[in-house]
Amino acid sequence: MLPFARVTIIGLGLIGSSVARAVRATMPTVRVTGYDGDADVRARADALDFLDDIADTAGVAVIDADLVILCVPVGAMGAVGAEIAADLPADAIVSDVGSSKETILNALTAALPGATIIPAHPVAGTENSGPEAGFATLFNGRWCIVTPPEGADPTAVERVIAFWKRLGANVETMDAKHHDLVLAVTSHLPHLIAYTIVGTASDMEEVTRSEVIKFSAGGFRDFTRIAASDPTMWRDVFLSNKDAVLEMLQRFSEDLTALQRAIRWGDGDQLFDLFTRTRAIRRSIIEQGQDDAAPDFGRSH
Ligand SMILES: NC(=O)C1=CN([C@@H]2O[C@H](COP(=O)(O)OP(=O)(O)OC[C@H]3O[C@@H](n4cnc5c(N)ncnc54)[C@H](O)[C@@H]3O)[C@@H](O)[C@H]2O)C=CC1
Ligand SMILES: O=C(O)C(=O)Cc1ccc(O)cc1
Repeated sequence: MLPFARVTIIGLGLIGSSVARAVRATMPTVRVTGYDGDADVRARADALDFLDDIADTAGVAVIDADLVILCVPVGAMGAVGAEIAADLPADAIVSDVGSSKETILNALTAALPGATIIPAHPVAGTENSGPEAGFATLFNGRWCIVTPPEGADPTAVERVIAFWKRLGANVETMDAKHHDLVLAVTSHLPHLIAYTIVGTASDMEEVTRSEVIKFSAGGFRDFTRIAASDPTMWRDVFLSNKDAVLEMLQRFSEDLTALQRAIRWGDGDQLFDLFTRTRAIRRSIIEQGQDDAAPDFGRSH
């Protein structure tokens, strides 16, 4: 039995269009309706033909949905919640895919009093945006973290879990605060570091900059991929997960200072010990099949 019959997706970019494509691929009888605030994105999504219906307003899009998934930047979630409030069916479940969770839960709870809100975060994506960037297999074998609020209806939680499993994801549940702390170190801080290092390189002299491009075959190239991620999305992630990111950044700068000292004083043992530990972490990620090169992740899309 399918967990939902009529799914509405608000925000038709990388993640929204991937969810729509994945629903079509894995649950072809489910009707998928879409809406995006940008008329040009709506027209492009229409031409790409991954939806059954496109609505002209967010309200019309949700009118008979049983699952509504908000796939807009984190900072826009509350406003979209307010836009759909009057038309949301009483028995519909509202979910989202935002990269931080506590702020979204607060914004949606305020905008949609009494609604069933079961947030989720597929930990899968790329540096690309827009409806053209999405693909049906994005969630295959990736984690999706569901963060039910306290006292959430267990049946609603189970239906959202079943939905993501159908899309190919492995699902774990945790509370929003814990999610935000974990993701601050595993995703948000790495993006901040990538933005910084690429920014630092681009601030260098013109001549050096061309050498940076020319010799960027190694680690720097990986950083430039991450640093090409969507500016609106990541601005919102850092502002919404401020406390956890600042906490992790503080720890990171202390560790960086310790490394700086080890280099200055020629403490090779300290460097060697750290690099040995980090190599083991990489190897255990690969053993668990969670590395970038895993089949189906589709980074090349
Ligand atoms: N990009 C990634 O790798 C991942 C992103 N996420 C989360 O998914 C969400 C969407 O991200 P992407 O799909 O990458 O972004 P995107 O930029 O590709 O798509 C976002 C879409 O939302 C629309 N939008 C913005 N404000 C709106 C509003 N008020 N009403 C209606 N539509 C509106 C935009 O026009 C755009 O088409 C974000 O919350 C992000 O944190 C989650 C996992 C991975
Ligand atoms: O492209 C990458 O390396 C990513 O890390 C994609 C990504 C971005 C944001 C998320 O919340 C989850 C995954």
